[in-house]
Amino acid sequence: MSSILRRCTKLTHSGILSMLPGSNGRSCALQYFASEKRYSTSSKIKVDLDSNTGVAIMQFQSPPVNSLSLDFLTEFAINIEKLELDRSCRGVIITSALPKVFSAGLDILEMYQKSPEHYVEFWKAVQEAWFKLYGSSKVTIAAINGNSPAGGCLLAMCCDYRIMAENPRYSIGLNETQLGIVAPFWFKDTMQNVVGHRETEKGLQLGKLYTAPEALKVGLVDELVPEEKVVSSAAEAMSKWLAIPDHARQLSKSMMRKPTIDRLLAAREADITNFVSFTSKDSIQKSLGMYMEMLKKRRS
Ligand SMILES: CC/C=C\C/C=C\C/C=C\C=C\CC(=O)SCCNC(=O)CCNC(=O)[C@H](O)C(C)(C)COP(=O)(O)OP(=O)(O)OC[C@H]1O[C@@H](n2cnc3c(N)ncnc32)[C@H](O)[C@@H]1OP(=O)(O)O
Repeated sequence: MSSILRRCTKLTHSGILSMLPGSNGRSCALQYFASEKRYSTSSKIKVDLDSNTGVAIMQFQSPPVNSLSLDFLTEFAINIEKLELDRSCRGVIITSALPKVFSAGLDILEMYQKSPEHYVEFWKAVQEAWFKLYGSSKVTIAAINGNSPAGGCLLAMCCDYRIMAENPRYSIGLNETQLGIVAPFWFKDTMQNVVGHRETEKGLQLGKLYTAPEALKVGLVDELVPEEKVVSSAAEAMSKWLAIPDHARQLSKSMMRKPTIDRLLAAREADITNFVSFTSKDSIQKSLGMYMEMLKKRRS
């Protein structure tokens, strides 16, 4: 990994990168990884695995805002599973290829005016993505290079370490109550495991979207760095995590996360039933419809 950084630094200093269109530290890291094995190319997510370092970089590339649709979540879970089974992969960096947004969270259209059967399928995909990422034995680092509300924040919180662009206009948090919906207990558990009980209680009730500096202050993210350095800083952090013997780190991770995972495993079906009946309520559909309208108005 340090070879990646040395190479990035060399290129930046030599000015070669500045000759590339749209070049910056972020693209340096991406270009380096891109020169390695293209692991998978699906329409919404790109994964490159560096066979020398064992580090995969997963880039979300689903315009306009990387919302977590059924297709996106399915691709995501497949990719994480594939990397999990690959013994040559030791770590995964998750980031966005789109400007200004890491992920807008769950795709609201998947929860709006659809059939109960669709809600079941969608919620299973949300659960599956969480099981795969939260339960991953690899080192996972979120390189948060844009806004990351709700489900986007959940994905980031599932990772072992979070680095966010220090842009104060970017925010992150579980803002579900602002949409008139309630984050399920395992979203809450995941947040509580990151920032503790009190901050989760405030954050969840208020549907708080933390600015990048606020997120650092409460421990929702671990580091803020200039936007162009988010991915190279993630690579740097990764090298520290990979210096620990895998078996010891993996057992420690599993020891910390198993109770949270077991809790959803035990309530998987009930959680789906809850989601379907909650989402199908007229009042919830009305709230979601109004929220989508608000998003559109804000745009115009
Ligand atoms: C008792 C309990 C039992 C069970 C549990 C039950 C229920 C729990 C249920 C659900 C949990 C949900 C968690 C979620 O993730 S909900 C999603 C929350 N997401 C948001 O609130 C983000 C909304 N989006 C934004 O704030 C912004 O789009 C942005 C900051 C991410 C990006 O801003 P931009 O200015 O760059 O882009 P926009 O112009 O706003 O958007 C472009 C385009 O994209 C559409 N869009 C945005 N976000 C979403 C989304 N999450 N899903 C679908 N579509 C989205 C937006 O409307 C624009 O569309 P148009 O181009 O206008 O058509």
